[in-house]
Amino acid sequence: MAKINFGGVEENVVTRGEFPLAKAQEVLKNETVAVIGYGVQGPGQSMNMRDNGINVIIGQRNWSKSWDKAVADGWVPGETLFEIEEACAKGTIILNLLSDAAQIEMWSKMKSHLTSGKALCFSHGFGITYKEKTGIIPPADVDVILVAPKGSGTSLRRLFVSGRGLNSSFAIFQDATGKAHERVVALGIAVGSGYLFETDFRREVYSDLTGERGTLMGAIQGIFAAQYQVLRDNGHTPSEAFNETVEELTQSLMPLIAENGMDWMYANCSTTAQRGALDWWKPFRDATLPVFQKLYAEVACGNEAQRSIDSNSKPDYREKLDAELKELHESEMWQTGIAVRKLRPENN
Ligand SMILES: NC(=O)c1ccc[n+]([C@@H]2O[C@H](COP(=O)([O-])OP(=O)(O)OC[C@H]3O[C@@H](n4cnc5c(N)ncnc54)[C@H](O)[C@@H]3O)[C@@H](O)[C@H]2O)c1
Ligand SMILES: CC(C)(O)[C@@H](O)C(=O)O
Ligand SMILES: [Mg+2]
Ligand SMILES: [Mg+2]
Repeated sequence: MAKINFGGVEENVVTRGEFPLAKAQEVLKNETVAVIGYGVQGPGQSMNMRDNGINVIIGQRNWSKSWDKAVADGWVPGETLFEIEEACAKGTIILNLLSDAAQIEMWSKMKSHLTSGKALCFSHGFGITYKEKTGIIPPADVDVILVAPKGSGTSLRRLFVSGRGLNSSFAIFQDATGKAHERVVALGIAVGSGYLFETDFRREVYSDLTGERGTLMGAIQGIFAAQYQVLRDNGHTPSEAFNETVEELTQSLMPLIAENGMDWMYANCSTTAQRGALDWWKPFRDATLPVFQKLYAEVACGNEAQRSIDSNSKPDYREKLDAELKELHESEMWQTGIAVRKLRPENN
C-alpha cells in the first residue's frame, strides 16, 4: 500500500498502479458478486463491475421499480437478476446495497445464506457500527469488508464511463478467510474506485453521516436558504438572489475551487471580494462550529442513526419523505433554480 502525505499526515492508500484491474479480475475470477439492492449505489457499482469483467448478479424485490430498472439496464431475470434470497444463496461475495433500514429488515434472511468462507461487503459502516440498533452481527466464519464510494452512485457510474474514477474508503471488520484484504481491494477497484483510502467501519460511518448532514448537503442548503432569504427580504429579485447564492457558486467558483483550492480562489478574485471573504469566513466558522460539534456528538452517540432507522422503517415513510421533498422542490429558491438552469447554454 502506498503511503501518501496529506497535509503532514501519512495515510495508507491503494492506487490502481499497484492494484490494477487485471489483478482485481484475477482475485475475483472464481467469485460471484451478488449485489443486493438496486437503488442508487446498486446500479453504479454493479454496472461498473460488469463492464470490468467481473461475475456479477443482482438481488432485488421483483415487484419493485428498481427491478424494472435493473431489467432496463440489461440484467436478465433468472440469469443475472434474482429475488434477494436467491441472489444471496448464489453469491460468494454478498454486496449489501439495500437501504440502511432495509438491511435491518432483511438481515435474518441474508444471514442464513452467509455460509463459511463467503464475504459480506457494505458501502457504509452503519449496520456494523450501530449493531445494538441494527442487530447486524455476522457469523464469525465470513469476511466482513467495506468499500464506500465517496459520492453518489450516479457520479460513480458517470466518472467510470468517462474513464475516471471516484475515490472510495475501504475497511476490514473481520478477516475470517485470510483473503479479506485482497477481496476488499479487488472489489474497490472493480466497482470503479480511483484511489482507495484505508479506514474502519466506525470512522467511515461517523464521517459520512457528519458530512452529508453538514457541508455536503444539510449545512449547505441551510446557508443557501439563509442568504437567499436575506437578499429577498431586502428587495432583491429571485434571479439575483439565486445567482448570487447558488448559480455562481456551482457554475463558476466551485469548479475552480475543485481544481485549485479555496486559497487559490481567494487569491484570484477582486481585491474587494478578497477583503470581505477574509473578514467574514471566521465569523461564519464561529457561528456554525457549535452546530457541527452538536451534529458530531449526535452521530457518535447513535442518536442520528436511531432517528434515521425510526423514520425510514415506518410504513408511511415514502409519503412523508415525498411531502418534505415537495416542500423543498416548491420553494421559491429551487423553483428559481429551474428557471435559471434553463438559461444555461447546454439547456438552450
Ligand atoms: N446513495 C448513495 O449514493 C450512497 C453513497 C455511498 C454509500 N451509500 C450506502 O450504500 C447503501 C445503499 O444505499 P442506496 O442509497 O443505494 O440505497 P437506496 O435507498 O437507493 O435503496 C437500495 C435498495 O433497497 C431496496 N429496498 C428498500 N426497502 C426495502 C425493503 N424493505 N426490503 C427489500 N428491499 C428494500 C430498494 O428497492 C432499493 O433497490 C447504503 O448503505 C448507503 O448508506 C449510498
Ligand atoms: C452520496 C452521499 C451523501 O455521500 C452518501 O453518503 C449517501 O448516503 O447517499
Ligand atoms: Mg451516506
Ligand atoms: Mg457519503
